[in-house]
Amino acid sequence: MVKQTIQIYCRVKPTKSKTSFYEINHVEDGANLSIIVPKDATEGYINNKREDFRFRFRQIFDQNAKQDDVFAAVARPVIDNVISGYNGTIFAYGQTGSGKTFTITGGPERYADRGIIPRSLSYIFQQFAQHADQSHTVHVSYLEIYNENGYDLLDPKHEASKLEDLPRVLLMEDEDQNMHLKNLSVHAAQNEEEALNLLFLGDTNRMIAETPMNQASTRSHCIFTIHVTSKEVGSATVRKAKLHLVDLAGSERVSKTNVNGLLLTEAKYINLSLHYLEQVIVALSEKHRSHIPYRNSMMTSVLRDSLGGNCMTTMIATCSVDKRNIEETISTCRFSQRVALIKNDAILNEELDPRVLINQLRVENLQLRNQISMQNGNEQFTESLTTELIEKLFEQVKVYLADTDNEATLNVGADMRKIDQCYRAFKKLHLELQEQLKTASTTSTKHGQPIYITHDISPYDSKEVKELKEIIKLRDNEISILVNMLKKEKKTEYRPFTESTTLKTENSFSSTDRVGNQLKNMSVGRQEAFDHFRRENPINLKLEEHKRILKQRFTEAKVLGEETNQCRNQINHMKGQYEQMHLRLAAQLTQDEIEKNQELNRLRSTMEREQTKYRECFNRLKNMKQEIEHIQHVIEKDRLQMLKEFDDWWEEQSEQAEQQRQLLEMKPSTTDHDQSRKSTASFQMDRSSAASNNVDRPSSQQWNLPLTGDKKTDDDILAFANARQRIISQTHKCKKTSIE
Ligand SMILES: Nc1ncnc2c1ncn2[C@@H]1O[C@H](COP(=O)(O)OP(=O)(O)OP(=O)(O)O)[C@@H](O)[C@H]1O
Repeated sequence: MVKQTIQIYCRVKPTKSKTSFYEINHVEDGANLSIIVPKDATEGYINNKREDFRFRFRQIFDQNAKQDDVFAAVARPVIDNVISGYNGTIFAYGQTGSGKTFTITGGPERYADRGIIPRSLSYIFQQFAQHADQSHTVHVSYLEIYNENGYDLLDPKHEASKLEDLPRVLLMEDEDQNMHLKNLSVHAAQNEEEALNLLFLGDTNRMIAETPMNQASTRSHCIFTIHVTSKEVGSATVRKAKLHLVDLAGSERVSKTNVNGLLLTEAKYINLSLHYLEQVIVALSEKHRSHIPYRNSMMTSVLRDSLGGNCMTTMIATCSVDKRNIEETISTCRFSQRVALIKNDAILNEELDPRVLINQLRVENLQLRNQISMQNGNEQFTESLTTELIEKLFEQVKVYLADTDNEATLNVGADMRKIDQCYRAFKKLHLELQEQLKTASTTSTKHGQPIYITHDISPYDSKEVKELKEIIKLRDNEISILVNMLKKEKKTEYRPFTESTTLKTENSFSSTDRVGNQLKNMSVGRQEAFDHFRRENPINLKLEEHKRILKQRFTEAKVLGEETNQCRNQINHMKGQYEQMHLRLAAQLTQDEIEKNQELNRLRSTMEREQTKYRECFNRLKNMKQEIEHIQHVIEKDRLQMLKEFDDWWEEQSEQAEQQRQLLEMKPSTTDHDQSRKSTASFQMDRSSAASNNVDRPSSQQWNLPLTGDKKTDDDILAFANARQRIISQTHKCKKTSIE
């Protein structure tokens, strides 16, 4: 068991102008944050006359700290422990706008601004790749808690347009008083890309479901959980741990927020759940308290283990240090000092995998039976081996040789005749391989060409060369994936807005369909309106800029891909030369002389240099792939956001058109009366407002709405919206001219 207090870190959000309200002093085991309260403020909202406050943190990240620095110092050690089997939690606490979401999830635009969640996913899969002797699994879930209700952000079946569309997650308690989350889906991620797609799905649902009343990140708590299992190959022990990455709602007090109505209800809920969090923390920091009020809120129930339980927990206090936020910053720091007193008892979460255990026992049993049979001479080997059985044994040997697992076994029992057949099979295969090499060598000499045995491992290769060949084989696979990806992307790169621009695999979750489907289902009128709306919308500018960057990255990736391919071809060519030279020398020299042969060593060094270059190119290409995917996610988010804004605007237009229609039905215009009663009505802009805005009413400012049905078609609304838009822009123009 590892006893550890909750580690507290502080991050100061960049301010626009220079501020002198705080100071950071680094000390031996951490850093002190001194907050200097301006004199006038001490008289006002702060109830005492103190002018400076000092708080100790394990580390303080000042305004210029990069996301990478925060990840390396805060998250990496936690993840290392999670991979080793200890639960971990990282949560951000601070007032609205102080940088919690920026720290946990990341900034919306730049790739470098990715936060702890995407970086953790990358890091976890990187670590897995380096431990090929272990098998791993990753599962993720994403929970949003809003007004004490839980919502599953990763439900792929639902296309959420508001929070209530998402599946509700319920908190259940079992007989042992353990809390369980019912309805929260948990998804397997085979690789980083799949995991990032899940994160993107959750973040998109979070954005789509947010309303002006529920500006998601401000008013709700979000918990992204990564479940990791690790197992050494052949071992029956599995290590299981989970990592909670928590973005809490803004911590400011209700009295300061000036809200009322629904917002006040929300604020009370948020404050209540943060208040309960504080109660739990106070109770935990007091030594002799036996009852800890976890059950008071959903959030404290979910985070029960993270607070005083089986978990290594870390908190990041996010602070705004400009004058108007000083009071909240002090309150955040005070809260963190209490959190720092909480002690957790993290235990190694190890379990025996029953399937592996059963298999192991079975094998052991069989071996023991065979041993006993041999010793007792019980087994009667009277019949000779059939041809069928000999062929079967031969196949078994082939399967055994092809298995790259060092722990693989070849089990044919204790019958010496079978064992003998296996030896024969080994010999036969060895001779066949030698024959193949000889033929290859003769053919190549005849045609004066090098031998290309691209991936097979020659028996004459040194261990190092074999390893390098294995790496090349892996890289070849990866490159072909990347090349396919680029080809696929090239096809979609310049598609118009309505089509997909994603790289995602078929199985991945994609909101592209959401945008595509919505657009496809729109009427022509509505689509046209969307086109107008899009051109005027500021998000479109952002979107175009992101598309430009994407295009640029594709061009760079293409160049890099070509360079990588060239490197690979060069290595393959040299490999052929090396093998040929090695074969030639093997016929003339001893092993010792071969190893000292200068020409051969020179060729090997050149090959190694080329391999280093190849690895560098490949890694750059891999990073670029991640960046490209990130930009694509951002583009999709922009598109969804624009569509959402358009829907709201369209709704508004439709309501206004409806009101106008009703007004007209009550007071029909005297001109064109008969005609309009029959089929259409003319609307005219409010004269007084036109006059006051100094607008000449254009002839096109009249527009027609059919009165045939209660509900108007999208085309009618479009006509209304267009005309309204024209008048509004004319009004603006006139206003501008009159001011000038
Ligand atoms: N360290 C930082 N560097 C650059 N920009 C930052 C940083 N921290 C926050 N920001 C920016 O400040 C704004 C508010 O940050 P953010 O949304 O992360 O705050 P928050 O604490 O999560 O607020 P809320 O409680 O509303 O969710 C965002 O535009 C974000 O990009």
